[in-house]
Amino acid sequence: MIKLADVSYVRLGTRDLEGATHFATEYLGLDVAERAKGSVYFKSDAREHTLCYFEGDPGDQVVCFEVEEQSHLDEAAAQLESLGHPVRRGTASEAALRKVHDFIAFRDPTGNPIELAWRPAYSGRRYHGARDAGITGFSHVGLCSSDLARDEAFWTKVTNAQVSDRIGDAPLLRIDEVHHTIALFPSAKPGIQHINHQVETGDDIMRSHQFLKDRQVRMVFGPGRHPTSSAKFLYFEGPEGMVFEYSSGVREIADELLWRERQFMFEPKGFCKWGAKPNITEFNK
Ligand SMILES: CC(C)c1ccc(C(=O)O)c(O)c1O
Ligand SMILES: [Fe+2]
Repeated sequence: MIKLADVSYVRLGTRDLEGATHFATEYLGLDVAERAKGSVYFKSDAREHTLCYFEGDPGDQVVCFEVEEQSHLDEAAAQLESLGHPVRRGTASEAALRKVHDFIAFRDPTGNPIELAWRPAYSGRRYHGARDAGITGFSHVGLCSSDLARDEAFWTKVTNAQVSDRIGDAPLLRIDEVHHTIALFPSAKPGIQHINHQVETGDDIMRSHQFLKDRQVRMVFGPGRHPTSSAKFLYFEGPEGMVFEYSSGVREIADELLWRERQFMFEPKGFCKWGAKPNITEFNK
């Protein structure tokens, strides 16, 4: 079993690195950690980076999870290969680009590019967003799934992920006490469905709603409150259609033994208890 310790970073290709950088700093509220040739790294918490935009195809979207031991990479590679998922070991220069000591890359059953990294760098410099969005850190990803049952089985049997709740057949998966770190979302094609940053308070959500609306950023869902994690939320569209979520007050599952996964309906009331209706492509099919 592959033990995922945390979600580490996402890497997103972009045709407009300057535009993406402007959005990430001035709108989303991230902090530039480093500008390199053809890529820009962003901080959202104590880590050296949690997002990297690189010049390339916007369809290139990678999620990385941290593992605790280097040996876990070898064990994970052997297990994944035995299950028919080809694994590539990152080269030293690729690891340096990702600011990690070592990593492997593979695809989940839907075809989402996933990396597992050992020793991602933490920063000596404190995160402070260019815009005060109240961000406390990068927290979870929504991953597209072309077969929810198959992908739930992959994440829960091959890794330590566990189902916290389900909306329809879409599971919210935890790897630690946080309600979810991976949200599977039905979709015909692979990709990151959304990128979540936690913010300090509900006021931060409402302030950002006003701020982003004033600047004609497309609102996708919310402000609202998830019945599942109990978090207040706002989803909006970033560069090349990527959806970003702010949420505040995500539930923690302190006592695993007392928690039973719950079933919510795959309709607006399963996603928001305030009555907000999503404007998310996958809902409108
Ligand atoms: C819209 C999606 C997949 C979703 C549903 C529920 C929560 C939550 O309980 O916090 C999310 O964060 C989501 O992104
Ligand atoms: Fe989310």
